[in-house]
Amino acid sequence: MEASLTARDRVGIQDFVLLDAYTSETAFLDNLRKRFHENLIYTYIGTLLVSVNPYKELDVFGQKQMDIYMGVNFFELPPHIYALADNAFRTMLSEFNNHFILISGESGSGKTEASKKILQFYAVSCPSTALLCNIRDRLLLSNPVLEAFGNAKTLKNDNSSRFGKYMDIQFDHQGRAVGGHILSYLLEKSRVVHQNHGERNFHIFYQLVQGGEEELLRWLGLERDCQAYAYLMQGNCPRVSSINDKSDWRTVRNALSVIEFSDNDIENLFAIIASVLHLGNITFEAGPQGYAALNNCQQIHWVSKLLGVPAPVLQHGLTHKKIQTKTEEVHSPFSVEHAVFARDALSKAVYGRTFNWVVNKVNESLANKVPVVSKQGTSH
Ligand SMILES: Nc1ncnc2c1ncn2[C@@H]1O[C@H](COP(=O)(O)OP(=O)(O)OP(=O)(O)O)[C@@H](O)[C@H]1O
Repeated sequence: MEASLTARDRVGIQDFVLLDAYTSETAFLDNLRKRFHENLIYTYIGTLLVSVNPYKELDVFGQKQMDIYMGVNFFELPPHIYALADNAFRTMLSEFNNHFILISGESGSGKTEASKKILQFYAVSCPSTALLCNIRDRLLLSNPVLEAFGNAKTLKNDNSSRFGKYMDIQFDHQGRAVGGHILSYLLEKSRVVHQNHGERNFHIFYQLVQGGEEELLRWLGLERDCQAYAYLMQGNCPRVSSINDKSDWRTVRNALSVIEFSDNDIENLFAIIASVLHLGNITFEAGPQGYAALNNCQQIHWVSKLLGVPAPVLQHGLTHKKIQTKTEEVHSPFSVEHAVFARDALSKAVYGRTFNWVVNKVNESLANKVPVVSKQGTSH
């Protein structure tokens, strides 16, 4: 009895529902802290799971742990994200209805990592076939792709998601994952043109510059030097010790192929990403009447080539405002300040549309392609 009480005192209480002073915030935090110091990062509040970011690798994830949690009743084992995932899955199968797992917390609290653990759990625990393995791989590989285009280093988190994500995994009545869908919203497009000190632009820019093959960079007119690009240097930290842009580039390139981006898609995609870097290097000076004039035409040449827009049209569009009156279209010249604004607005719009296109392509590849078998046994 005494031993178990000591043990309980050492590792706190596994479920806050059992906490004596359940209305006390101090008691709540004390319990969380006590468990955290023993590397126990999970605690229940009934069926709700509280998770504390350990900021280090713990030996509580992986195949061995998944096997332990698969098919076991929720409260039989210590709290774990696998227990939550398993419980949602089995309840869905027994009740034949939709279930969702809501993950919330402040930036850097571990939401993205938690969602990956859940995906990995389903990838291992759900029954599968060769065709479904394909979908499973795509579900898993959609993460590095979306993170490359939608995540960035911030002061709080080296891999912060700068967009909201709602992910569906579709299961058939036997619990096999047959498809998925990702809804993204509120991408922080302003990051493309401005980053606070100590922060970075979206990972994909650095991955391309650091990891892109020589031939690709030549074709895109890029140098292998982040410092050469204004949009990559606003936060003055192109390199981050916890991030390996070169190896992440290889992961993303491989993932794009698995997710069925064609060579043509990939070529176009990086042409657009590179064009944003060139756009950021376009600078203006005040002409004789104070209107914006381009400082250097080389960048315009590259943007024009990569986006397939004639250079004079692009140049005119960046330095003039189009006003449609009732009878005619008037083009009034911009000041330098307005031209910079127009350049940045174009960069944000181009990147935002590209991000949406990437998400749509991922969704196409995750779409349920498993033939539906009707009650008569015919497939269609
Ligand atoms: N279970 C975990 N084990 C080890 N490290 C973790 C774990 N969860 C999170 N981390 C670490 O914390 C970092 C931040 O976690 P994560 O990106 O999941 O936070 P987030 O809540 O999604 O943040 P944001 O809202 O900024 O996207 C991770 O990059 C990782 O280094």
